[in-house]
Amino acid sequence: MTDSIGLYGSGLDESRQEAALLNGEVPVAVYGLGKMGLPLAGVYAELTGNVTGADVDPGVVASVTRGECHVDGEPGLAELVEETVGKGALRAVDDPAAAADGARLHVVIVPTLITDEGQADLTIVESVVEDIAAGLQEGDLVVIESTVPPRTCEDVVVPRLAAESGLDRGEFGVAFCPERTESGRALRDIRGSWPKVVGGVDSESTRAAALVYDQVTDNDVIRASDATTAESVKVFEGVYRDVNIALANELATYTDALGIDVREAIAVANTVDESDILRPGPGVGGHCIPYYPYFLFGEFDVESPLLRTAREVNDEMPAFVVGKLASLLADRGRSLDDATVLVLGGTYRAGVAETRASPAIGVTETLAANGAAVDIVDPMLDSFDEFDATPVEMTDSYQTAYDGIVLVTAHATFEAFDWAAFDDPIVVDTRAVLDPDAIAHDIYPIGGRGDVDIAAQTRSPPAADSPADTAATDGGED
Ligand SMILES: NC(=O)c1ccc[n+]([C@@H]2O[C@H](COP(=O)([O-])OP(=O)(O)OC[C@H]3O[C@@H](n4cnc5c(N)ncnc54)[C@H](O)[C@@H]3O)[C@@H](O)[C@H]2O)c1
Ligand SMILES: CC(=O)N[C@@H]1[C@@H](OP(=O)(O)OP(=O)(O)OC[C@H]2O[C@@H](n3ccc(=O)[nH]c3=O)[C@H](O)[C@@H]2O)O[C@H](CO)[C@@H](O)[C@@H]1O
Repeated sequence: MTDSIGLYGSGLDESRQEAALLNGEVPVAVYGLGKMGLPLAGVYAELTGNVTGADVDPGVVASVTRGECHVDGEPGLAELVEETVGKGALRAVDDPAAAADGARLHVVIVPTLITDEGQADLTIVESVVEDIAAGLQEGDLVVIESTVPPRTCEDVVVPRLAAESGLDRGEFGVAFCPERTESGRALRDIRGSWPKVVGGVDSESTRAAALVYDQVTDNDVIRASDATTAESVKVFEGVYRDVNIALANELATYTDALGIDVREAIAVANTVDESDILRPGPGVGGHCIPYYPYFLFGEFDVESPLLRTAREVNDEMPAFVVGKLASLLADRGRSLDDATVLVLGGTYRAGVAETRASPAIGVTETLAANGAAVDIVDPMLDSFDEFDATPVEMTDSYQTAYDGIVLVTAHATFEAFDWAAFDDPIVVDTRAVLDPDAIAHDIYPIGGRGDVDIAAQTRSPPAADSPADTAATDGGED
């Protein structure tokens, strides 16, 4: 094995550095082989032929070592993992420190969550940084792809690497290069759906990271002024989305008072470039969007009333949904405390088997707290421990007399749902996906149905990047 090459502070010319990256002379370690890490490790392995993936979950490591893909719903990923493991370009280990030993490019893509007190939880990132420090060599580059609060690279990563490795700042590089990737389209996004942002703790870190990502992405590479700016870019994308969804949700609560279809009004408002209002729903879940606001107002001494209020609006939506069902039941002389309710969908959005911060958790808890007997069905889930509800299968001969059915997550599999099997439930459709002409029950769509065909009423379809198109394609399926 020829001596490995470090990119940071390399005296080699850039074309030689690129060649070294592409021929495996820059061994790569990817820390975290989850929904984002496995696709990323696969792309790096395809590019460089020399990647060690590290994950603390032995099941994940065993699966990858067998050339198998434990991440569902990612087109092309199973084939990429099988191919790169099969040819020795990707291997997996369950000891991050072992992966760090010998690697010259370290890519961190482990979870960053929040504590119960509403602060960023960087314990996993810090643990990985310490593992990397044990194997850090002069000339190494450390890339953080995990979403972190601004200033993490400056105030946490660099000092810990220096302290634990014995190297001085300036002997190794650190850059933040955010994962702008959505579950369900990870390989496409990693390879270049959007420009890649890189920002280093010094100009040499930025240069080295830009050289790497110029090879990874087919899109542009935007060099931010520094790591903190790049960290802020990612968090700003997320908080923008949370505030925008909160606006859509608050507008949806005007539906009955105004007597209009709010989703229609939003779609038509979005025919001007200045408007790009997203879609109402039952709340905001996942381990990204609901958490990123805390990476600002939970970390810095700034009031941030807008971000806090947006969080409150979105977190209140499950209660709004249940309140709507309660009032519709009351119109029938019924009350929640003697009602049976079926919840359709437990994951935070359609097609993704993830329940973190899922609105369905709040919906089931609020229903149960009001005395309802709650069942839940989600074909993507095996475990329902986080829900205050009894899991049932779509194939079950359900009791057919549910008083209410709440559609929280619009999985494609629910298109086969046998609505005719049910006597006379009130249906609350939080995603406005149900067709009232095809289902003979009372349906209340949160925010209205959005029945407007803008394309049919415009002389030319909206410009490719207009909000109308963006809204239709933005952010995958809700
Ligand atoms: N999921 C998304 O849609 C998405 C999109 C963009 C960015 N992100 C960000 O990517 C990061 C990872 O998210 P994810 O969805 O891949 O998470 P995930 O939960 O799917 O996977 C995380 C993986 O990290 C492993 N892990 C935990 N501790 C570890 C350690 N000390 N060393 C090595 N591996 C460890 C876990 O075993 C797991 O396999 C997060 O910062 C998230 O904010 C996620
Ligand atoms: C900036 C951005 O685009 N970031 C995306 C986002 O992806 P995500 O997987 O977290 O999913 P979202 O689509 O953001 O949904 C979150 C929740 O909001 C609900 N929702 C959504 C749109 C809407 O109009 N109305 C809604 O109610 C939805 O049901 C769900 O509960 O974060 C990832 C990590 O940073 C990014 O990589 C990815 O690009």
